[in-house]
Amino acid sequence: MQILDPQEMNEADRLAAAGGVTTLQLMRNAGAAVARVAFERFPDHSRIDVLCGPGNNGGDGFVAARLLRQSGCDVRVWQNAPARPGSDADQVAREWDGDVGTLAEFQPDVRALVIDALYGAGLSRALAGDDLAAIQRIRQNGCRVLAVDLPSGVSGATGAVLGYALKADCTVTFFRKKPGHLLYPGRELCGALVLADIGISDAVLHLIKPGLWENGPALWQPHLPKPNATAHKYRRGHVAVLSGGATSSGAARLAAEAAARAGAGAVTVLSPPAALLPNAAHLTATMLRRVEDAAAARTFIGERKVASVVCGPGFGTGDWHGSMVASLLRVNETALVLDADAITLLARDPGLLQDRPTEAAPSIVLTPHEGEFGRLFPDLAADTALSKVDRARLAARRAQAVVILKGPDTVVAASDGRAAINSNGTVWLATAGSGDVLAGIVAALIAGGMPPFGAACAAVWVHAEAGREEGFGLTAEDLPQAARRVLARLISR
Ligand SMILES: NC(=O)C1=CN([C@@H]2O[C@H](COP(=O)(O)OP(=O)(O)OC[C@H]3O[C@@H](n4cnc5c(N)ncnc54)[C@H](OP(=O)(O)O)[C@@H]3O)[C@@H](O)[C@H]2O)[C@H](O)CC1
Ligand SMILES: [K+]
Repeated sequence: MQILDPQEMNEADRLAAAGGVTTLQLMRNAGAAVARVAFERFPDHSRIDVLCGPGNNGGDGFVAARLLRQSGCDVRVWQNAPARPGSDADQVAREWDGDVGTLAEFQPDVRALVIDALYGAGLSRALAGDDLAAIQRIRQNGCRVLAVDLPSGVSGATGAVLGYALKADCTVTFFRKKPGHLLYPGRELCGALVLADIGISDAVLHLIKPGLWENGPALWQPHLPKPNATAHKYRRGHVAVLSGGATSSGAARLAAEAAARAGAGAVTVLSPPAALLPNAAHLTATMLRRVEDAAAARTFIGERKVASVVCGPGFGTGDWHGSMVASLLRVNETALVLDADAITLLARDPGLLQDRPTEAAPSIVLTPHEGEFGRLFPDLAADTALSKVDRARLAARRAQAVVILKGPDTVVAASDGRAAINSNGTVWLATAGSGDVLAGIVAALIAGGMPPFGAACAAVWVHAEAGREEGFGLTAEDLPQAARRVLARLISR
């Protein structure tokens, strides 16, 4: 499903209004959705404190307050500043027939539900004064909180906290999710997220053309590689994985195993002479090839029609490894998945990425975690105004690559601006070797014919789903088989 940034959401409102649904009606629908969720999710709370800000977020709060009172709840409204005269929020505030206390007077009661309608998409600076004090009182008191659109203090555009923010049990948002609902820390502060229909037609999306999605099968499932009955193993894609030295060859084997389990027809580990023995001792279905230097690797890749190469897991960062990466960047028609040590090598010599001949260059997928990203793109990492999506997009454009910026809220970005935020991650994936498996899955899906952005999105989702299914105590060795099961289900659907 598409995700809208605050500007695109404003555009959706404007287009809806042009189509005949007034902004006042949208506000009434939004407030009604909040009241409905309060009833459904917090049935034991007959006392409700609604905190209203000066903008439309506060307007939604006034609508909800009136409906909840009409339904028999004991509702009190607290306001920090009046709505602008003549605005929609002013109109619905006038329809509220109860008292309005000042936010400074508000004392949270742990038995009451707090509806947070202070600030939503229009938050423009850090909370201060009475707002900050009220939010601190609520957090100390431990009341249940239902947030309207966003917990106050969370940026809808980036998920960042501007100074201090409320932590909600549940957040109701409207029409489409915003980046701040899926990017940390906002994601955690939202609690359970409810998406409400407020009467905006999906047709407006054809005009807005948002380039950001929540990652999920709808985005790429039709493009998953599905071999036909006569497919030769090389047609199903040949993946090569470069091994590191004798004592660090396990990471390459994990990536190779993952590529095989993710459907690659053939997988070859390309091993420096020193690591041949440990690789030979462990590999069975995966082929093994000795490569002394970059020229040997390139010859093999060309002759054996390798469709994608994984380089980086446990690879090494010496001169030999640097010349291998430099050489791979000049191989045509073979996609490269560059992870771990390969990213360190690129960071050491940024010219490698920038100077490559674009017309003949291979498709590249970079898979940095935040630390590696900071080494490769230090200026983007240091710019605190950028969201994780912005950083991944800018990096993808600069590198002319697909960037998988890993973390609990992994972002995948393409050089043309398309991006997806992953939301099915699990804490159990933060384990040694997990990234090696991801790199192998990406390579297998590209080798099977998926375009790199779709392959990267699919691999990230499948990898996370595999992690969820394995759960507690998983090790990276468990992930390839679990990923195979996830992919098998998706392909047979
Ligand atoms: N289609 C929809 O999704 C709809 C959403 N609705 C709701 O509208 C809000 C967005 O409303 P908006 O009026 O744009 O913004 P807010 O209500 O969030 O806040 C704007 C006002 O708050 C002031 N502000 C911002 N930050 C602070 C702060 N830290 N301290 C004090 N005051 C602050 C801001 O002042 P400025 O000086 O920055 O102008 C504004 O006065 C959305 O979240 C939904 O809840 C519609 O109801 C229906 C359609
Ligand atoms: K809010």
